[in-house]
Amino acid sequence: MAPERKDFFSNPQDESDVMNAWHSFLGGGERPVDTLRALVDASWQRSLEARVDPRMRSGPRPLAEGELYLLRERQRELLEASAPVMAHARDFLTETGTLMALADTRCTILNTEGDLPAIDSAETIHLMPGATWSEGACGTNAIGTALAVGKPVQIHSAEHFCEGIKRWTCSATVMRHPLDGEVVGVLDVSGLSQTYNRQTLALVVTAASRIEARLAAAEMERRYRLLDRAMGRLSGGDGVVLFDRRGNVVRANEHAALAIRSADGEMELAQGLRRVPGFAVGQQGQLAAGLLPSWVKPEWIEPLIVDGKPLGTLLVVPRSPASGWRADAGGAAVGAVPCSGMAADPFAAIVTMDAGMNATIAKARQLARTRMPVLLQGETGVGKEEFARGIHGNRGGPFVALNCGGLSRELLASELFGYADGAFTGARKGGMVGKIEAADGGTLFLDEIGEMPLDMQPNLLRVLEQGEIYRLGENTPRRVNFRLVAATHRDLRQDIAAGRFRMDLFYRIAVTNLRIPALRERQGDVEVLAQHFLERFRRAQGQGPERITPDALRVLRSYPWPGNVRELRNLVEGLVLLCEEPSVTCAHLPHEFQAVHDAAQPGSCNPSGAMSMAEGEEDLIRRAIRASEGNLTLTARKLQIAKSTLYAKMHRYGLSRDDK
Ligand SMILES: Nc1ncnc2c1ncn2[C@@H]1O[C@H](COP(=O)(O)OP(=O)(O)OP(=O)(O)O)[C@@H](O)[C@H]1O
Repeated sequence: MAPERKDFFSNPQDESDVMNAWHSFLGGGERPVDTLRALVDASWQRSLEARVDPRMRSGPRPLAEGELYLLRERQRELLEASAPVMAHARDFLTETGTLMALADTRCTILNTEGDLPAIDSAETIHLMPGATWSEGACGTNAIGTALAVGKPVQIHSAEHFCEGIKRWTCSATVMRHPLDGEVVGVLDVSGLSQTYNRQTLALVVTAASRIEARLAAAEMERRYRLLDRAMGRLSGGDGVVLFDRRGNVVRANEHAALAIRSADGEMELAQGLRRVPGFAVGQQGQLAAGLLPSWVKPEWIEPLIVDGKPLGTLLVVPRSPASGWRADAGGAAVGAVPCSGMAADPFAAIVTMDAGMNATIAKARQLARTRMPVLLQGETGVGKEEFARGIHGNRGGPFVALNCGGLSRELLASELFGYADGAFTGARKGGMVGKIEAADGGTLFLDEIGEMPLDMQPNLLRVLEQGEIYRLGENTPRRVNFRLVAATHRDLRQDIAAGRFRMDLFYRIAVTNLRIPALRERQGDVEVLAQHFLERFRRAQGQGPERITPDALRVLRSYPWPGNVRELRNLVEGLVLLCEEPSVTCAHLPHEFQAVHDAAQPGSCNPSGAMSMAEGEEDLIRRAIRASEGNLTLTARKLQIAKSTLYAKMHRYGLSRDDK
């Protein structure tokens, strides 16, 4: 043990020997083994193998602001556990010429605190939040080397691999997870060479163990809540295994072993620490795709989320009603009645046969298992709300929708946040619960989020970050816990660039996003949806045509559908009411389809025989402007698209309100 311990510390008196050793090492010569620590020698070797350029003047460029924001979000637990330690560093490292840096398991710095001039100097070598100090990125350095060897190290001046860092002295250690000992991050104290102090390493190790202790306390609390939440499920008749967030088996009930065997599966159920790859959940509760054992069906997995935080997962292998344990290989037929305990498919309302849409639904299904905020992007009427409902799924709790467009700012604020009794003239007696509060325990769907006034956005951001809401006119916060699904037809990145949307809110709501294709981009969907709505409205009305002729379908397929599925649904609903014949023909279609019909006739100027989508759309908009006599609000309403979409399309086709 003794030589190893000695290896922790640098020896500043050997400085010039180490410098000579470095020159000799780079020149391919011998290194004086008696002055160069074995730990440093091995690290230089790794740096060389990783092709790190020894002439580098600094660490690599830090991450962009947005990426760092997301990284810090993912590392929230570590940041929370280290907050008091970092606050102490701010107070106690002042005027010491040193700073404390907290890094993740990739050695990317999440936070620095300490002496301000030291922080400034550190930035000149990119020792700052967002920069990665792994050995592979910038050679031997305390952060990277501590991670590589998994123990505390000091790296002083010439011991650094890169020339530009040799003015620095650094002490770092890894921090480990209290349950399974896995490394969770690195803590470092750095300063210019003259600040070297052998005790700095002790300071770092003590501070790191304080962080580990806080991680342990938080983990115990989570485990307690996990068991509390899952206890009822473990006592049922199904085979149930409870995993913590890291994929460790926490508990299995008495049916679990038999149930798993009946499903041709295998799992080591010894209680205690047994990690099963595939059951570790991400920061937002999602399971990593492709890692689950192949015998596990996705519908057997239940994420356990408490107060918006993923605590673990339940694997519930259900008991088949007839034959004991289910081991059915075929799966349920589409549309089959779900067996008890298994809810209906929350995405069943979305009718499609397009491959792109099906891929989007598959991604939405995965996201539905998590509590991650989702941003849905797509034109008006493509089905964003249907997706939001699917993502809300069967998890219970309310689904509350609010469209942020088309409301005055005052109305939007009171709808969203609610208000106190007597908050303003005309306020309802007793106050009003806002949509955010109403969504507590469930899902809040904010449609047209891009229309939210810029100065209201920080209020929403605060709710999302702190899980607290203040009703208008109240100064006592109320706790809320909901999942956010937001939707927009706009390009929010462009809105950020134009100063219309806040970047911090964007990163909060767009943790994951789904683009829902426009109807005209989907293969076969016009036909399938037209038939679907025809059936549905015929059944509801008890009358109406039974089919649509191939000619009429061809016209429908060629039409650009600016109002997407909603427009198609409205059209079919109208046809069911108005068409008295058994088949819908081209003659029954409204006049705006006429241009498409005429262009689709043989001999038209378009050699393909059909008007292109863009031509059809341009023509349609032009005619809608004409019919509205240049009133664009009316035009947008007629086309069933948002006014901003209308402007964008008019811009694309070079149309103006005078194009009548
Ligand atoms: N794939 C689909 N299958 C069946 N019905 C659909 C489908 N997509 C949309 N719909 C129906 O079309 C209508 C419009 O859909 P929805 O309200 O979800 O669109 P949206 O994208 O949220 O629109 P907006 O942005 O204008 O609010 C709804 O009646 C919805 O049920």
